[in-house]
Amino acid sequence: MKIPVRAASHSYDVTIGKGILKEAVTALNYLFAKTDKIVVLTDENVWSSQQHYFEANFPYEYHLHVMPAGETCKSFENYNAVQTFLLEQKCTRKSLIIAFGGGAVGDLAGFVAATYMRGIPFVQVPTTILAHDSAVGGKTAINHALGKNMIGAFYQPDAVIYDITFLHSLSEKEVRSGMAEVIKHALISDAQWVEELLEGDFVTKLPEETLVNYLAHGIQVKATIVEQDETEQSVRKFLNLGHTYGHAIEAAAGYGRVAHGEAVMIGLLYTLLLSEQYGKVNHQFTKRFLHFALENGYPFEAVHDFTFEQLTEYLLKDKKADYGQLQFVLLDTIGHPFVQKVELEKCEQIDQQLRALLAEVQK
Ligand SMILES: NC(=O)c1ccc[n+]([C@@H]2O[C@H](COP(=O)([O-])OP(=O)(O)OC[C@H]3O[C@@H](n4cnc5c(N)ncnc54)[C@H](O)[C@@H]3O)[C@@H](O)[C@H]2O)c1
Ligand SMILES: O=C(O)C(=O)C[C@@H](O)[C@H](O)[C@H](O)COP(=O)(O)O
Ligand SMILES: [Zn+2]
Repeated sequence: MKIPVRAASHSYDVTIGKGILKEAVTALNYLFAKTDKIVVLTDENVWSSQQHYFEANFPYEYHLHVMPAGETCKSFENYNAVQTFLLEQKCTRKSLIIAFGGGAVGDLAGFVAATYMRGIPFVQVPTTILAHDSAVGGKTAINHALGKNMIGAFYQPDAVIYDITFLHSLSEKEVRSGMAEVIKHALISDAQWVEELLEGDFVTKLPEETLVNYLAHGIQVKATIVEQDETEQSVRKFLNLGHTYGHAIEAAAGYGRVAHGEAVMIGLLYTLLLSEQYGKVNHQFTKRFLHFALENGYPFEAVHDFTFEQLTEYLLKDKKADYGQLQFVLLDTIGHPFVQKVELEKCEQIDQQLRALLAEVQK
């Protein structure tokens, strides 16, 4: 299946399916034919679990660079190491990067591609559930000790090849993490889809066909939004639902300790509590959502590792903040997001409510 992404700066297709790598790469021969070198950027875990399948199905010669696994690869040090590798391999403006991995590899590789010689082509070959989100839409970045994704660029890939075969070696934790972004895509777009998710199988036990449908649905939701607003001036902010509080948890924990999607799930609960006050979301729904999340093993205990004061430092660095005023994406009703300015006092009140609700359901 192909899902077109017609972003203002660049159009491309997401090809999604099982066992499609070879065919999809071959179909991109117009792109590969004009490159002088292909560099595959991946991480240790991806390469150790998927090297065999990749080698058997990637029909071109390439230079391989294996990076430290996970969020560590989104560091300044690793960014520098990868740029050094490209220079040592004598890559030129005609060279092409393949981002082979999860969102961490994709964000890093995209930022490298955006900045090497002021921009070279790159293709996303995502290997996680979460990457149905990260591989699409052109947000690329590395982290800074003071905040998540602080250094980056909007830079679209030339293609996304999403071969579901890669998902089979994911741990339950990573499946759970990735499903948080699927749930986010449902919450901002489609109340009926949310019902289906809440009433359905455990997120780690979804039948493959259902999972692929959900991933394609999520990509379609994201593509539609990115087509209207590539650089997050307006509706793209909706894709950030749950991320203001989620990123604060993720950054405060130290990158990689709480998985991105796990932190987003905590942020989604926080968002629902705020949406009760500014929108029409009812508390019964919020409680139902929390029960669903706890049954599915999302680690809400991470909240207790931090005080609100510790999180504040990161909340205030959220990229949506406007002249120091925090802006949250909230839901009016399920499926209907809007952006709302929220005072810090209110944020603290909701933080206390979240802790009280966790204490209530966990006692
Ligand atoms: N650019 C965007 O729009 C966007 C959207 C969402 C998230 N993100 C970013 O994406 C990152 C999270 O992405 P992620 O959850 O994919 O994390 P990740 O890339 O860190 O992957 C998670 C873990 O799974 C391993 N892994 C990846 N694929 C595997 C496979 N097929 N089999 C076995 N292990 C595998 C990785 O090595 C890592 O240890 C965060 O940095 C987040 O900020 C970006
Ligand atoms: O594509 C977007 O826009 C998103 O916000 C998607 C998010 O899931 C993703 O985590 C993104 O990297 C967050 O961006 P940031 O600007 O808040 O760092
Ligand atoms: Zn995210």
